[in-house]
Amino acid sequence: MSESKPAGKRLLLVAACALVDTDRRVLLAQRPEGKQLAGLWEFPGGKVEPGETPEECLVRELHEELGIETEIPCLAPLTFASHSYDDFHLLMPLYVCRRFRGIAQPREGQGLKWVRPRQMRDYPMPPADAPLIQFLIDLL
Ligand SMILES: Nc1nc2c([nH]c(=O)n2[C@H]2C[C@H](O)[C@@H](COP(=O)(O)OP(=O)(O)OP(=O)(O)O)O2)c(=O)[nH]1
Repeated sequence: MSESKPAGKRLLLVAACALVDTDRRVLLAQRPEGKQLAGLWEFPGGKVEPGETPEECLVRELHEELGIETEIPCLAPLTFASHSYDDFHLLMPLYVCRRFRGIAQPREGQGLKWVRPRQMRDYPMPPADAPLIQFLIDLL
């Protein structure tokens, strides 16, 4: 048998976090205008940079995007998204974080909203995120 190379899409690793407050609400951030999927509500997070673990990525992104401070042991894996977009395949682990310091600020001009999991379906989210909502409803 000859070796064949899959002609598929590139795999993009993005780490995402459900920040949970004392009222069991989850923070959603609205993707800014001009970006892909603009206007949709998403979990804070971003692309895992070379040499970085998903957990390190989230500690960095929560600080940069929101001014929230947390530590790796405060990030608990919940589930993941695996979704094909037109030009890449997204693999996105979703962590839950209940222990953090600071008040979330829209440091990148994004909209922010604390939302109860049962209300999350009222906020249009990227297609990759839809299957994740039920995990948060079950958890919280
Ligand atoms: N952070 C986050 N990204 C998500 C979610 N759902 C989803 O499909 N994505 C996608 C959107 C983007 O294609 C990718 C995240 O990339 P990103 O936020 O780091 O980068 P970006 O597209 O804003 O572009 P840039 O910062 O590199 O300019 O993952 C989600 O819930 N949270």
